[in-house]
Amino acid sequence: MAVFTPVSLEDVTQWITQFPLGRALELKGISSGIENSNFFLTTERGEYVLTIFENLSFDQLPFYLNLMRHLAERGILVPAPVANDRGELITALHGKPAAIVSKLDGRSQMDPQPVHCAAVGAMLARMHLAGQDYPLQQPNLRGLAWWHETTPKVLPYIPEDKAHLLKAEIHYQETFAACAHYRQLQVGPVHADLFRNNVMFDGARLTGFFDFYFAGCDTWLFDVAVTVNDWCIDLDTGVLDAARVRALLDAYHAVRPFTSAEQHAWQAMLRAGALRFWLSRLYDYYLPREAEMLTPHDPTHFERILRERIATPAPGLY
Ligand SMILES: Nc1ncnc2c1ncn2[C@@H]1O[C@H](COP(=O)(O)OP(=O)(O)O)[C@@H](O)[C@H]1O
Ligand SMILES: N[C@@H](CCOP(=O)(O)O)C(=O)O
Repeated sequence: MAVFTPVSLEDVTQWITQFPLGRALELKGISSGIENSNFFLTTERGEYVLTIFENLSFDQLPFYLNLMRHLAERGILVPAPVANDRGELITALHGKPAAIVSKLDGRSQMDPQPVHCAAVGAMLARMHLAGQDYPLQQPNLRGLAWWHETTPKVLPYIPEDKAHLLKAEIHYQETFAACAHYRQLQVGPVHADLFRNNVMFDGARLTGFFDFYFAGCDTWLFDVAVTVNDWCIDLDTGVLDAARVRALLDAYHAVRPFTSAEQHAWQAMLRAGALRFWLSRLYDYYLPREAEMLTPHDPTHFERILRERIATPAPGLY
């Protein structure tokens, strides 16, 4: 899987003349995507990734593509979008929105060690700082409002003990979002899905963050929690690995020091990060989109992480 919209080299030959990339030489479908149709595109100027967006519309895309451009211009390692001769980053191809971005070197590191976690922490902090003057606004579309809207949709499908946990956690998170510490947290553009499969490494060298299509404006700490909940855990149990947690948090803190409000909010935020993905996985599992072709991710993985974050005191942020 999954190229949903087939595209041939002939299809892009004329289309690409609007970009300053020279002639298209090679186009290869990428099988691992689950959301969009992605292709490695080689042109006379170099290697790129062509994405045809299957679900996001022309109206929704500018926030994400401009954010990537903003970050790339400030030295953050993310794919840089290529504008066409009218200055547009999003252009129709086969009637769907499409974009070309620079190709990152390397591959995903699915068995991260402290050295990888440190690189992720430092780049995440740099990314948060670089996003401070990003002018476009969009809330995290998978934030508290979405949790509220989605919980009643999944409740009828899940057994009583899970329903109880879900309702209790939503209530806890509402109270948390209204507290004084939460209101002091720094907010800005966040990636919001910085899992192992959305970062490239060449050996121990981080070569980039990608897949910004869940990005939005939210607390920086939420981004840290989502990242720690994936990079720094034992995948079988969800238990945090002390060495990887320390490496990621210390590297982040060295670039953008955590505040005392963030320290107070940390455990609740780790819970929020787990709840967000438990809920989206429950939703995708019980209410798959029409024509969904993929096996949904396992919701119990994040239920386990949530229970673990509730039960075990969080390691200090600094
Ligand atoms: N800018 C990029 N540079 C290098 N590889 C990329 C880039 N963007 C995507 N890829 C490759 O394409 C795959 C699918 O991309 P992804 O954004 O995860 O797709 P989807 O959103 O459809 O799930 C990634 O796992 C990665 O191998
Ligand atoms: N990371 C999320 C799902 C989003 O998928 P992605 O491949 O686009 O990152 C999860 O694991 O539930």
